[in-house]
Amino acid sequence: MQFTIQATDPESKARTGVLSTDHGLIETPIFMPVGTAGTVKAVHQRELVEDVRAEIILGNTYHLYLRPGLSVLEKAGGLHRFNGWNRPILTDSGGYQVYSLSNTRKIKEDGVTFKSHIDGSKHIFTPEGVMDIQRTIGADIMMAFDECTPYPCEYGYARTSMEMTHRWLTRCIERFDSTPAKYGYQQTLFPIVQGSTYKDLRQQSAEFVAEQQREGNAIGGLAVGEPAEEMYKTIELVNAILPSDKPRYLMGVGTPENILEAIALGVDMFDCVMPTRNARHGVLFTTQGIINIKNERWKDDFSPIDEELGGYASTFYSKAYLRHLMRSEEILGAQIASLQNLTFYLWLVKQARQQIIGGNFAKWKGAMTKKLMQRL
Ligand SMILES: Nc1nc2c(CCc3ccccc3)c3nc[nH]c3cc2c(=O)[nH]1
Repeated sequence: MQFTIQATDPESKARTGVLSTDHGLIETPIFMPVGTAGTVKAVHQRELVEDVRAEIILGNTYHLYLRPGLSVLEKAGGLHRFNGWNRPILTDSGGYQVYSLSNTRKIKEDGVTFKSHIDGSKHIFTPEGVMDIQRTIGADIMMAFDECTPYPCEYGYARTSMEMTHRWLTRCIERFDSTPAKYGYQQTLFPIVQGSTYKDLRQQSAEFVAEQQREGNAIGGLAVGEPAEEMYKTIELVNAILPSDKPRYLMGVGTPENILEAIALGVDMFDCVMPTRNARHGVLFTTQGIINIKNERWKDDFSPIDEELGGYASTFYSKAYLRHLMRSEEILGAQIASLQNLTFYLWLVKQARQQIIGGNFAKWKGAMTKKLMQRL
């Protein structure tokens, strides 16, 4: 996997680049729609490609391992063949999902035991095991097995957890480097920086991760409820240590404001459940600001959802109609709202790329953030 930087912003750490994988090219900065059970909720593949203009999507090791399970995925020839997405896929290693979904997890040196949130069956995720699972899913980019510490987190716990994450990373690398890709195309492994919000731990973790010299690096342990200022300080600190010629992936972030700020700090890749989760509650991100479509004020507003955004759903359907669908709890409402928010997030990072190339990203960021975050 190759990463080529194309343009850098003179007044910030922002940069544009191209990530080339065996399933095609990804232009960065990029937003990656999150799928769970092998689909981005309520969105067709054609819509992801043609309307959202998604270049890479995220799969979910925890979910896919439990359902449909590895034998189905293996017989299908991997997730790309199973869900028909023939562009790049990134999968998380499952540790975070166990932490956020299964309340019966136990963390030991060997790995994490948990009960399935679906049928209560017992399982264990180990560094070696989740490498084999991601090999079977066939993700182009696989994530190392880590522990994402909660916020706030005691210094002592953050340190012992980080040290275990580093031992798990070593085990992931050994397993990854000694097992072949299963479906004929290359896969790559990204390590993950932890250390909660402690300066010294974050420096240690960033140095340990940088030493592994992998093809890309991720910043974990954020977007777990910490204040935005803590997030930005941590990103700045870590990005000063991670190699600048490799892509930096900030896991789980965030609002449009968070994303523009993180791009200015040198982040290249983002994922967040916010666009699809907010959509299902009627909260829309638009080029004019944030709309709660269930609000009375849209009752007889027959203007398009987001004229300026372009894309099918945003221009074909009116605000009044989408409000009606959401209030009637029609599935079509969730589909249109998800399409709106995902198309917006891809539009936002595309605008950022153009501004970086134009050399005025830093100036543009401030005004754009103010406009996009206003509540209409
Ligand atoms: N492995 C890992 N994942 C995280 C995610 C899920 C991102 C994800 C990737 C791929 C698919 C779904 C979700 C986080 N989401 C918010 N904060 C997060 C932190 C971490 C983290 O520290 N480690």
